[in-house]
Amino acid sequence: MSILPVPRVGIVVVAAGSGTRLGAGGPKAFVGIGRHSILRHALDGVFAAPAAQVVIVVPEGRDGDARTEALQAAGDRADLVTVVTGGATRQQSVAAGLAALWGDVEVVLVHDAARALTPPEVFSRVIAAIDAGAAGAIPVLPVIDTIKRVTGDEIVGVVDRSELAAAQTPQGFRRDVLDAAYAAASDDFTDDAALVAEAGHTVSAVPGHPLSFKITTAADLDRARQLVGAAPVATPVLPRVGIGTDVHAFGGDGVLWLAGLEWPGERALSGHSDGDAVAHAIVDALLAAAGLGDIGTHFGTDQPQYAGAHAEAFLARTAEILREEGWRAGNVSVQVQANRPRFAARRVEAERVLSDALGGVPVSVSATTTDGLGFAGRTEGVSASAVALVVPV
Ligand SMILES: Nc1ccn([C@@H]2O[C@H](COP(=O)(O)OP(=O)(O)OP(=O)(O)O)[C@@H](O)[C@H]2O)c(=O)n1
Ligand SMILES: C[C@](O)(CO)[C@H](O)COP(=O)(O)O
Repeated sequence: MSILPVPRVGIVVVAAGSGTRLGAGGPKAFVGIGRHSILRHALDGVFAAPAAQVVIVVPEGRDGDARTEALQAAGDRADLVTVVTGGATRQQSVAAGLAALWGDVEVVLVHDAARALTPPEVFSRVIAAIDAGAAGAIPVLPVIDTIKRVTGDEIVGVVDRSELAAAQTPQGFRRDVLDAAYAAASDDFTDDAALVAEAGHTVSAVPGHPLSFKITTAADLDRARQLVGAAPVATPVLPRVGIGTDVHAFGGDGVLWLAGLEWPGERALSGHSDGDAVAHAIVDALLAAAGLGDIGTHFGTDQPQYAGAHAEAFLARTAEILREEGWRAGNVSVQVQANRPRFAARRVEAERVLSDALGGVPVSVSATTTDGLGFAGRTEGVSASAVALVVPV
């Protein structure tokens, strides 16, 4: 009796979608179903499969979050995890995942994180079909509703549903077949089987599962939450904190601007903008909390509008970026380390100006000297550190 070698399976989990139809105010994969995110539920199913590598494709800036989720799901198989950034379409995200697969992976399963409750048996069915010789295999469910052809508001025909099936994931393929299909693809398709069929291969159907439904709308999310025994609550993800630090040297032109205030008679700080280390530390803390990069990501020195700009411009735009990405700031605490200026008399004024610039977010300002130590102690410059809390909206 000959024993066939087991092919090495790589699973690409696409989780980089924005979830527009869900409308949860942030990337869908990080929305909660009970105590865990959609991504974490999906990964629990993925790690129940015999994977040699798991590539997780996530929105830009969410690599750290995804890695945390993956390491919890992976247990002692953490070395299998690769996290990469996705693209504007599902197809581009899959391509990014394929590019990160190790050379020895022979069979690839592409799975939507949005199909978070897919049972392990579906992965087994797809892998078994490839093992049995199929170039590709996807899980499908029969279409149970009567399907009509409609033009405008008029029913113009009936579609024979016996020849229809609803496609699910994971969709599995021989690696050489999928790589070649992606390399040749010119159109954008909503699933991988369509690319592989376009490349001339036959794709097999295996039975799908009702629990593999895709979480697309709010009703799908409620259903998923009921299935895992979680109440359908509206606060799915935890608040997050971030930290930011900035340093500027004295020696700029004109008068000092710090903590959003003008300080007549004090030496100016140098910098592309006004050198306001307090405002910049707050920007970094807020962006870090929301996982949206840092000040350099959004306010590069190549942007002329920020040359000489004051705190208000930076903070107002940061609040706007947070809103656009589904976050709002809870509060900010910032500490200045400097010999000069002396903050005591203007601390409350600084808090009000910074808070107003952020649209009313509470800002606490404290200040300290460094007992003559370091650059701040030698009055060569100013350092500021901030922490911020953001909450999903
Ligand atoms: N640019 C994209 C778009 C989608 N996906 C992933 O592909 C799967 C199926 O996409 P779907 O849930 O239909 O798309 P979303 O873009 O997340 O949602 P919507 O179309 O409502 O914006 C999801 O796991 C999603 O994260 C992806 O990785 N990259
Ligand atoms: C692969 C897929 O899940 C097939 O059902 C696909 O992502 C569906 O995306 P759609 O845009 O919601 O059809």
